[in-house]
Order: sequence, then structure tokens, then C-alpha cells
Amino acid sequence: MTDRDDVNADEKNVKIFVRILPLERYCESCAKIDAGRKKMYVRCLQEMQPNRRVTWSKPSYWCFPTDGIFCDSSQEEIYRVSAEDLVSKILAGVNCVLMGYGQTGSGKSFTISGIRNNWEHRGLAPRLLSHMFAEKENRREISKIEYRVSFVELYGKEAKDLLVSGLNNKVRINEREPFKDISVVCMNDEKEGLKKIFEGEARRSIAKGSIYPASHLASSVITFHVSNMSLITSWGVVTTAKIHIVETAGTGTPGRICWKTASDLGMANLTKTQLEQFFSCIGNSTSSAISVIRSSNLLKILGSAFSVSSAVRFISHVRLTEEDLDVTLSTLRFTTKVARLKPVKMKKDIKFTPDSLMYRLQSEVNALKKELLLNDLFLRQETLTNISRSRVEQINRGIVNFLNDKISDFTLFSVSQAQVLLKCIKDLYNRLTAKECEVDKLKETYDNLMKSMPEGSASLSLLEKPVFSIDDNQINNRKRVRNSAQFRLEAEEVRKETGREVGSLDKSRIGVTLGPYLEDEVSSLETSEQILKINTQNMVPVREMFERFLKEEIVYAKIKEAYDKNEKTLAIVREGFSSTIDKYYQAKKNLGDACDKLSKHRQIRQFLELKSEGNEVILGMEKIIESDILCLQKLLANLEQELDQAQNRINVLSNQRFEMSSKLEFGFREYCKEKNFLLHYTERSMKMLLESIKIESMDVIRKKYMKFQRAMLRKTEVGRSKKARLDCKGK
Ligand SMILES: Nc1ncnc2c1ncn2[C@@H]1O[C@H](COP(=O)(O)OP(=O)(O)OP(=O)(O)O)[C@@H](O)[C@H]1O
Repeated sequence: MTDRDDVNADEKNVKIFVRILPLERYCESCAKIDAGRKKMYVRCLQEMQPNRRVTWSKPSYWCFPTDGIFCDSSQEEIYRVSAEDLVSKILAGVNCVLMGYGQTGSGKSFTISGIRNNWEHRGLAPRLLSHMFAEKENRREISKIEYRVSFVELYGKEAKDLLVSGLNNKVRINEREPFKDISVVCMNDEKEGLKKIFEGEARRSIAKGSIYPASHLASSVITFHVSNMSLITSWGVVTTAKIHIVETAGTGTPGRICWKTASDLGMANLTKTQLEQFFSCIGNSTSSAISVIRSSNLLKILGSAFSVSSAVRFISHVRLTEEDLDVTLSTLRFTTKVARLKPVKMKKDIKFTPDSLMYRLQSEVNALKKELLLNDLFLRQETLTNISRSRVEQINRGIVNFLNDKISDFTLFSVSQAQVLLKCIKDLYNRLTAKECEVDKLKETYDNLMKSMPEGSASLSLLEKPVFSIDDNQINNRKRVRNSAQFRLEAEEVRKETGREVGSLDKSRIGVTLGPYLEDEVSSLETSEQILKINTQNMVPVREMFERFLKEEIVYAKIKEAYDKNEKTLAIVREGFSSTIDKYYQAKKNLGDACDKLSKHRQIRQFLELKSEGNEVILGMEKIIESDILCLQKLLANLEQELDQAQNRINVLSNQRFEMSSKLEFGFREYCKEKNFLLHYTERSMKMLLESIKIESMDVIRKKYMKFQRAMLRKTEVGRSKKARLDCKGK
């Protein structure tokens, strides 16, 4: 489309013209034309009646304003004034109607078709065709223009397809689709179009006995179907329009000298009446033209093109003779009705080309998709149930990968997916927080334990009952030794009561102070040859002395024997305790894993709750895990009981061991005094003499034991806090 094609909205789209048939002698008194050839004055019919004819001092005229009066005008001029602008309009998508109307023999066929075999006097239809193809050529680069043609003849309710040869060319005009049964033929060039028009012309019905070559009995409609597709992609439009070139059947008055029958004239007059009715209806907004349209094949074919929103050119043909004055007046009155129609803006039939339409629709679809996505995001329209199980798993994997830095971005497409993400993160957070709390509690418990526990096993109490018995015969046989041992044992009891002062001896008797806690005194004796320090280098003579002591002191030998037995038992119990602790922690770990697994399954089941599929499988798995958890809890309870028992046993054995060790230490010290074998020993001295198990393994067991003790303490604390909470809620 170009600016030139753009139809001016203010332009008058309905125009009427009058063409006066050239005659040898006009009736000058019948009509007058103004100098501008826009107004036609027709004498009042009464004044021209032969029986009433008088000399009128001032003749009366009917005035008919027009858009142009053609008198002795050439075909070229008529085309230029009345129809030339229609070509641009139809190419712009405006429907057009060019109608030749008037009395029989007034020159309608001459105007529309022209004289056959005379190119100079060709009519409006061939000129329009030439112009259309010229325009097609002009716009070849920017537009793809296609022309088709149809040609029908209408006589009353009958319709003939003039482009179909033979007698079987009658067609039915459908109101909605008037061209459904009519052949519409492509015109690739002007010649082809002209050929079709001439073929159709030749098939028209003509009256016999006319004084001129062809007096047509019926109305005819040549329709050029125009399609104009823009080749400029940015415009991307296609316009479609029709131009109907109508030549109505010549009207007349039956009874006068005419070659047409009364029936033919009646049919022609009926067409005129229907057109008048139609224009009355469209000029009057209150009445509907539908019934009129249904009654006329011409109006059906013209359809929407014959309206005030189309370009309508109405050319009335008149013969200015005295006898035709009444028909002339009638014709011009009809013309005036058309001229009174209020002009409106012309309608253009513009469609987007399929490609551009597709492109536009695709863009619209994309925009709508984006909008929907935003709606999902902001209005939370998407529900969790819309997310498939695999998608949930994928989101879980994505989160883990994101947290492990395996992926840099994690994209979510909806609020629901974000909800899944939040749930996963929340689970992770809860687990981390629980671990953190556990660590804090462990730390706290450890600190408390460290504070409350003095070095060594100070809390261990001595056994009230002796752990061994001495044979009476042995006592009698070794009375001296027994008395001495008894004395030492009693002295040991005293030492326990007086604590660490027991090591202070009478200086006047021995001359030295013996004991581990009087370092200053010991250091003063370090120079003495008699003092033998117990350490790894000088263990051999001490051990020999200790062995002699055990041989000579039977009571202590028994104690040593019981001590060894106790140590072995203690070692076995400790080993058992160690492996039970291992089992306990393993079971505890398994229980934690099972609980995690169960909560994971429950989460998955929550997602699948509304979709029944897979729920039963997960429920079954949950039951298995729950039974596992119960077993593990029982196992843990059993192991705790076992450990408790082992712990008690260890305590008992340790106390016995400590008791015996103290007795042996005291006895050996006394024995050394008697033998003048002075020992300088630390707290570990006796341990070194008595120890038979590895210190390292003892350390490991001790650590495990302490860990277990902490765990038990924690458990007790958690139980207490739970109870306190329940009490608060109860209150
Ligand atoms: N402007 C004109 N100049 C010269 N001759 C004309 C002109 N108009 C009509 N004629 C001639 O008048 C005769 C009748 O014209 P035409 O056939 O066009 O009339 P018509 O209105 O179509 O008649 P009908 O209604 O019977 O078909 C023809 O011989 C035609 O050549």
C-alpha cells in the first residue's frame, strides 16, 4: 500500500452521475443543465402533458443535483471522472460498485461495455480492466496482485453464469455465499480478462427486433475479484475486494413502442423498485433491508459491497425526449435517493498474510506463556500435585549438587518448585541444627564430667568384705610373718584413715622420711646409697626383692595371687565392655540411619499423597523400616543394660584391685624397711611391679568407657528436659 492508495476518509464514497444519450434533436424545453454540469433541471411533467399544454410564462423544473453530468462526453472522460479512482480503492481493500442504470436504449451497454469491435469506444469495464492490469504491473515489486472475474445475468429469480457455455448455465444465488455456484475465473492478463468479458457479453439475453444491435433483457453483473498481497514483509497484509460492474435491465413503460415485452419491462422495473426500496432502507436506520435483499438476486450478489461504506458510482442514463420525460424523471428521482445517502468512512478488507499472521500469533502465544508463568509464580496457581515425582527427585538432586558446588545455578520455574526446595533445605537445616545441639551438649557434658571427676578413680570405694581368705594352718606355720603382716595390714588401715601423712616416719629410728609426697625430704636423701628409685632402669632388683617378699610373706603372696586373678577377670570384662560399646554405637548409628530413611520416605509419600500411585509401595517400605527401628531400639536397650552390668562389674573388680594393690604396697614397703632396702617410688611404683596388661589398651578402653558414660549422662538429661516440658504442658 502506498499513500496514493490510502482512501481519504472524508472523500464522498457514493457518487451519482447522469449521462445523456446523444440525440439528433433534444427536447430543449424538457431539461436544462447548469454551467458546472452538476445540476440537472427537468421540466415538470404536468406542464408537458399534451392535453394540458399551455404557454407557461415561467416554466417549472425539478432540480437534480449530481456529481457530474455527461453530455456528449467521451468514454474516456466518463471513465476518468466516474471510475478511474476505483482501481486504487479495490487494491486497498474497498469494495466498489459501478452501476449503469436507466431507460431502455439510453446507452447503458454503451457506457459499461462500449461498442464491440471498436477499441476507441470501449466501455468502463474494459477500461477498468486495462487500468487494473497496468496497476498490477506498476506494483509488481511490492505487491502480489491477483484478479479473477465472474459474469452473471439476472432475470427476475433466474441467474445465469455467463462464463459457462451452453444452456446449463443457470445458477442459484446464495445469500451468504453468492459466488458459491458461480464460476470465478482467474485473469492472468488484460487480454484474458477481456476475452472472458466478451464471451459473457455474447451469452447475454437480448431482445428481438431492437433498432440497435443488442438490447439486453436482463441485468448483468461483471465482478472483478481482487486480491492484493503486500510483498513487503513488515507490512504483511493482504487486501481483498470486489468491484461489481452492474448494468441493469433497461426500464420502460409498457404499451409504448418498444421491442421489449411487457414481461421484460416489468422485470426491469421490478429491479428498479427493489433497488429503490433497498436504498430507502439503508437511508433509514430504523428499517431493515434484509427482506429486500432476499427478494433480489442482484442485491444478493452485490451483498455488502452495495452499501454506504463502499465506493459506489451510479451512472443514470437518460434520453431527453418529450415522450421519455416521465421515465427520465423517474430515473433521476431514483438517482436522487441514492445521492441523499449520508457518506460514511469506507471499509477496507485488510487481513494479515498467513506468514505474518503466524508470526504475530506465535509472539502472542509466547507473551501469553510468559504471563501464565508469572501468574503461576505470583498467584501460586500451580499446586504441588502438578509436580511429578521425578521432578521432586530432580529438585532434590539439584539442591545437593548446588550445595556441593557441582552446579553454579539452580533454576526454579514456579512457586511450587520453590516450596519443594524450601522443604528440602528445611530438612537439611533441621538435621544440621540437631547435630549442632548434640555437639554442644556433648561438649557441656564433657566439661562437667571433667570438672566433677578428679584424677584417677578417687570415687571408688573400698570393699567392706575381704576378697580373699587365709588358711588357718598357713597362719599357724607362719606366725611371725602373719603377725608382721597383720600388723602391716592394720597399719595400712590407719594409713587410709590418716591419708597421706602415713608416709611420715620417726626420723630418730630410721633417719629418713619415706613417702612419695614429701618431695623435699626425698630430694635431701637422694645422695644416700641406700635409696633405690623405682624406674624402668632399676626394676630388676626391686622385682627380685618383691618376689622374695612374696615368698616370705605368704599372706601377701595370697593377696598377689588374688590380685592377678582379679586383673585377668578385669581384663576380660573390660574387653567385653569395649566390644559392647562398639556394638552399642553401631546400633545407635543404624537407628539414626533408619530414622532418616523413614522421614525421607514419609516426605516422598506426602508428595505422592494426592496421587495414589506408589503410595502403597512406600507405605510397605515404611513399615519395614519401622520394624527395623523397633528392633534396633530393643537392641540398644539390651546393650545399655549389658553395659550397665559390665560397668558395675568393672567397678567392683577395680575396687578389689585397688584394695589389694594398697595392701601389697604397704606390706612391701614395710618388708623393705625391715630388710633395710629403702625404696623411693612414685604413685606408679607399685603399679609397675604389679602391672601385667598393656597400658595402651587400657587407655583405649578407658576412653570408650568415658564416652559411654557421657552418652548415658546426656540421655538422662534429655529425659529430664522432656519430662520437664511435659510437666509444663500439663500445668
Ligand atoms: N453516448 C453514445 N454515443 C453514441 N452512441 C450511443 C451512445 N449511447 C448509446 N449509443 C447507441 O445507442 C444504442 C443503444 O445503446 P445501448 O445498447 O447502450 O442502450 P441500452 O441502454 O443498453 O439499451 P438496452 O437497455 O436495450 O440494452 C446503441 O446502438 C449505442 O451504440
